[in-house]
Amino acid sequence: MTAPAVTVDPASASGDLPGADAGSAVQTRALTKRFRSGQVAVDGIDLSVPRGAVYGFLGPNGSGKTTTIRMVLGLVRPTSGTSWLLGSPEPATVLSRVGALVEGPGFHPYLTGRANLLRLDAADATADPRTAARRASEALERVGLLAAEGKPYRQYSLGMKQRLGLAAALLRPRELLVLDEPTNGLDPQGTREVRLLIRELAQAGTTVLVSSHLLGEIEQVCTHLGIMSRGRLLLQGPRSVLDQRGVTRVMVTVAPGHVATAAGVLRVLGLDVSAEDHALNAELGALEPARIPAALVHAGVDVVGFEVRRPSLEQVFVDLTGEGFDVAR
Ligand SMILES: Nc1ncnc2c1ncn2[C@@H]1O[C@H](COP(=O)(O)OP(=O)(O)OP(=O)(O)O)[C@@H](O)[C@H]1O
Repeated sequence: MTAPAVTVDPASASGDLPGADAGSAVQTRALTKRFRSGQVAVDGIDLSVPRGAVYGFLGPNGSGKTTTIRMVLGLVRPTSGTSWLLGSPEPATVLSRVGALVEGPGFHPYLTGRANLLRLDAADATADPRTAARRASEALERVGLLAAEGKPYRQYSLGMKQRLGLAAALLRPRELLVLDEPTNGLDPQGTREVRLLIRELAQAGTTVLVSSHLLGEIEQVCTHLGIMSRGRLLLQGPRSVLDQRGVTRVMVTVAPGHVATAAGVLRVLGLDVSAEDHALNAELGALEPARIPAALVHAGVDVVGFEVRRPSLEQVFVDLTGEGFDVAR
């Protein structure tokens, strides 16, 4: 079952967009890729990555994220539809302002990590060769690879290769970073470092488009989300859109003897409460959560615990698709 696409971004929801929206770092219009095998990997998607956003591009393995990213960067030709990168319909003209980590960057197996970076930088006509050594050192340090900079690439672990790919994307200041599954092959510590790096880069003004098939991993650093399933963009918009799509619950624990009073207070606030032992549980609805403890304390209830449980991304995905978050095909 495929749920209808839900788009909350007014720019991409508008019927006929004449060109690029100036506020978008990446934008696509009905972007579609049908492979020769007949497989429709990307099915008419309208992506909208606002400038300054950390856009989490999420979806199970095989949902079409990499193919979308490759089309946006001009590495794969779309079957139909249009895309704009930093406002340009010609990705090649703006690529020097974009750092990309996509599958299989062209690293040389017998060169060291550092030599590989310098080789890439030398091939970039817009990079200043006089500052190459310093920039390479800074990039290697940023991704935690300085200690292994002298090892040949073929001896790198998957995580080290991934870090070198990130370093290559960071060789120059970029307006936009496109990171396809940057945490692939990284251990939990490496994953945390990538999250931190994304946060730092975003704070410095870089727009980040980051894909992941692991929902929880990237979700926490994103300001915006786009959720893919079977080639379609099911949902996109600011992070807060999730809270509107699922059910938020409140859990209140009170001291013994206070349950009946607490339940009465919650009912007056309009909540449909269920109680078990000393815990009360209700759907939050449109109520401002802070009103709950305030009202309870005002009524003399001894509140032991108060928790707002927002819907998880996984739950929203399951609600939207009727499917689990695993490989679809
Ligand atoms: N060159 C190709 N020829 C035929 N089919 C392809 C090709 N590349 C990808 N596909 C198919 O297109 C679909 C989408 O693949 P894609 O790599 O874009 O997904 P993804 O969301 O990036 O997955 P992952 O998280 O595993 O990287 C998959 O079913 C895949 O098998």
